[in-house]
Amino acid sequence: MTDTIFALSSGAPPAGIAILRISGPLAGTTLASLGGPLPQPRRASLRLLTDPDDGSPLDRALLLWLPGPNTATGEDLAELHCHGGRAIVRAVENVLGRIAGLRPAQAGEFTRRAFDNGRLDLNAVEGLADLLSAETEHQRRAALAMAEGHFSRRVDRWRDELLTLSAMVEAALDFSDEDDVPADDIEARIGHGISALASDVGAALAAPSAERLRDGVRVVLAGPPNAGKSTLLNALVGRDAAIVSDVAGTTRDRIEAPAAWGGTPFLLTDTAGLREEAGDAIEAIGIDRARAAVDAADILLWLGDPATPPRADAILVAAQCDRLPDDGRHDIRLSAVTGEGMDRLRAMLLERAAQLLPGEGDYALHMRQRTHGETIARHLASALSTTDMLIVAEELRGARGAIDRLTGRAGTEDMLDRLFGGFCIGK
Ligand SMILES: Nc1nc2c(c(=O)[nH]1)N(C=O)[C@@H](CNc1ccc(C(=O)N[C@@H](CCC(=O)O)C(=O)O)cc1)CN2
Ligand SMILES: Nc1nc2c(ncn2[C@@H]2O[C@H](COP(=O)(O)OP(=O)(O)OP(=O)(O)O)[C@@H](O)[C@H]2O)c(=O)[nH]1
Repeated sequence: MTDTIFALSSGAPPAGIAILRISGPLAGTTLASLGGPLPQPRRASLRLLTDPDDGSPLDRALLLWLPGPNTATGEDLAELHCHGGRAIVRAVENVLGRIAGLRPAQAGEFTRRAFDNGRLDLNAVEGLADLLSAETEHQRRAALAMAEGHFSRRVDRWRDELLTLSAMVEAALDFSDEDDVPADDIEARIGHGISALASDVGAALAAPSAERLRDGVRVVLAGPPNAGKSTLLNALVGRDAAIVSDVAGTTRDRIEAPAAWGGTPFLLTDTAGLREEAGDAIEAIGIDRARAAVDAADILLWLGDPATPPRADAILVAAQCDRLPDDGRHDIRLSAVTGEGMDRLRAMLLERAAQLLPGEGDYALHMRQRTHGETIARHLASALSTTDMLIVAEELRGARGAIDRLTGRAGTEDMLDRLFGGFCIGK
């Protein structure tokens, strides 16, 4: 029989309330042995919890009885909403640990059970992990879309469609044995089906990158020494992340500072001032790194000569406008010292970032998902490039294999262990 597991699922005590969850076949009998007759399913009930060994009171708590399989884990589930004191949590955990067949849950084990019971696929589990670590509104919304199964349902449709197409290919292969039955018609329908599927896979793969959403949109500040890059970075993040001085060549390495405004995560990078003649070997390395950062930027703020930005898509910034003249060849003029133009710059950055990040209700894709998605797309493209139905059948099987790895239907055990082990205990 499956173990029944329990854990504190709310935050570390002391807290206002502590929620202990119990999942597995013994959840109901356990709940009854501490809190008396089972409450009606899904109805909160206030009870005195007692130690089943000696009847001594533990706490007055709100109980929930959630019989499976329609629960978060897919198993019978019970919840004890206790007062969140340390001694209470410890006493209740001790009582639960003494009950035969019960044991403390491992990290992520409730979610693992939800996955094993088909309540969540791997994509939804990843969404849940991102939801728990979300720090900005943007991250929260995209993670919720993934956790709610918006992507999972789309992938399930792909799998259904593939199964239908595979059956049609089998039929076409059977027809071709009988010379008098033309297989052209069914082959044309298979071709249409595969190309419709391929275009939906392609559209899904256009989703923004989850890594960018997690790490922030990379904004790089570049330009010659003393242009005011460090001052601007500090003003954007609201703290002294980079050293400011009037010595040219002060910033020698990249300085990265995370920031968020408008609910959007950014990773700002200050770079060494670009000049042909570096003062010394260290500055020269800094300049090489600055060039690499410029290439890797999602958004480049160029504080140098507007005639020669290192990238055509750079935002041309006229910095220090309180003391330097502006010839009107820039996209924006600002002063990090007086604050002039700073709101406009933030708005410009938000506007550019919006094109790189998922919109309202959209999900983002991790590298893992993208890789499997590209494999699916490759198999479909190969299937479309041939009229040999035996090869088409083989490619459709390949696409199905990639879908099963994408959803976690097929996968390596250690990958799952890593994923679930990354959750908290109690999740
Ligand atoms: N107290 C408490 N709050 C919590 C959770 C929990 O387990 N306990 N959750 C833990 O993750 C999250 C909610 N997640 C859930 C995920 C699935 C189901 C579920 O499968 N429900 C059934 C029945 C729904 C109903 O009563 O109408 C279903 O959808 O079939 C429930 C909660 C966040 N808040
Ligand atoms: N008045 C005024 N002074 C500024 C402004 N921005 C920067 N400065 C000054 O200009 C000098 C150089 O500024 P930094 O921010 O260190 O310039 P940087 O581009 O990071 O320079 P390097 O690290 O050498 O590449 C400092 O003395 C700043 O105080 C501004 O908007 N207005």
